[in-house]
Amino acid sequence: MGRSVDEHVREVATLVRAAAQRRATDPPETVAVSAALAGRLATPVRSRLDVPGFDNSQMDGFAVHAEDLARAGVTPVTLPTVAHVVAGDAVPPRLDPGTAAPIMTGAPLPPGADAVVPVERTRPGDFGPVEGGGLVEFGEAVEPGTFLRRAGSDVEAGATVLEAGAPLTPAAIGALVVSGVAEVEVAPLLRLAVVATGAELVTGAVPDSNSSVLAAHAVSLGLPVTTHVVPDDPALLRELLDRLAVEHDVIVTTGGVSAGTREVVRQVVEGTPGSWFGHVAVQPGGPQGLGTVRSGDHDVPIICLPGNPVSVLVSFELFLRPALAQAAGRVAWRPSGTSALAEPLTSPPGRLQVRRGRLGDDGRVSLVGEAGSHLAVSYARADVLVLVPEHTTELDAGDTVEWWRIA
Ligand SMILES: Nc1nc2c(c(=O)[nH]1)N[C@H]1C(S)=C(S)[C@@H](COP(=O)(O)OP(=O)(O)OC[C@H]3O[C@@H](n4cnc5c(N)ncnc54)[C@H](O)[C@@H]3O)O[C@H]1N2
Ligand code: MOO
Repeated sequence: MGRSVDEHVREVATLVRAAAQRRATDPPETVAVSAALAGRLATPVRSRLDVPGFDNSQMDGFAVHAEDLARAGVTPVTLPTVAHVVAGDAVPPRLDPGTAAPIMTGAPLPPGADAVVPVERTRPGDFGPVEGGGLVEFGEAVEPGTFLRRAGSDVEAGATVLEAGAPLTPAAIGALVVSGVAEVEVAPLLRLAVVATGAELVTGAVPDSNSSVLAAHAVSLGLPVTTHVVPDDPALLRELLDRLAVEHDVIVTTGGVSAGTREVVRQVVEGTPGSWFGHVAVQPGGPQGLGTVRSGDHDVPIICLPGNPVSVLVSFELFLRPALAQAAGRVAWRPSGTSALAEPLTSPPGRLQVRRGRLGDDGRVSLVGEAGSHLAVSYARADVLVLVPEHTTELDAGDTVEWWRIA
């Protein structure tokens, strides 16, 4: 039974989303902010501090009473300077009306001052003596509040920094640190198991590169992952799946799904509740399967990828990355674009063909390696996947193709 790429994307996403929702009902984990590098917040976080913590300057310039400069646009106003204030200083003494405080970006605003004028808008255009006692001329009026960063203008103490469900991005880590938060409650992460199947992996005739590829992808999304290898033995695979389902939320298998005599994944997973095995309209990565394994009160999804190394890489990009990235609180899409092809190509009818390519300095995309789904080394030399639409069978040099960046 055949299926479109979009339909399989949706089916995988539905299974992974359900697994993520179920996992999110497990008790949250308290982790140090510095270690909260993936996933989502389980509970809202409130700021312990005003951010910024004090009124400060947005520019290197002069803190003033705006009122003193009210007529500066008509007649330039000259004010005596007081001592410089730099970032890291304690809050300086009150600024007397009729004086200006040389102040650096991030330095605490002297009480009483209500605006900062950048140094380049003053004359002579420098700060004068560090201890004060200089003169500075202003040629324009200034609105109160100009170039000030008020205490609490980013977030006030006690206010919500991030809501439950917010992804733990690098920016989120920064926001938590600046808000004085040391630990957060994180929703438990989706736990992946990767199961590579095939006698050739167990004997060592073929190195198990698929497990390493999928584990590396999981790690790069911040998701915990374990890897396992089984020979083409249905009883062993069944027993392994039962065991893995206890402490994993999604199981991904590779190999054993096509039409041979030893399709161990198909034998074991086909017929489980919700299972589907068939061809998706894509090359490579055509043979795909889905199924479930029961664990206690719920079903753990099994996503069955074909064994060929390039098929695994492409299947991950098409079907797994979007769903797993969403669960991990990471950006789900790859940068993409369109470019002219540097060379002609042919493509099978009725299937999205995914070729490997490189974007040249001239903006054109050239192909890397042939279409074969065993060409894992040439995949690693590519920096884009080239997507040839389902109904396109030939393209010429200069024709436009869509690409997704993979490196
Ligand atoms: N008669 C048909 N034969 C095949 C079809 C078909 O439709 N009819 N589809 C072909 C396509 S397309 C693919 S893709 C593969 C999928 O096969 P399997 O998922 O059953 O994968 P295996 O046969 O187990 O392995 C295929 C290939 O990949 C190597 N492999 C497997 N696991 C790993 C691993 N963990 N690391 C590295 N390499 C691995 C394995 O040694 C084989 O060379 O079926 C085609 N055949
Ligand atoms: O569709 Mo298979 O995944 O070409 O190699």
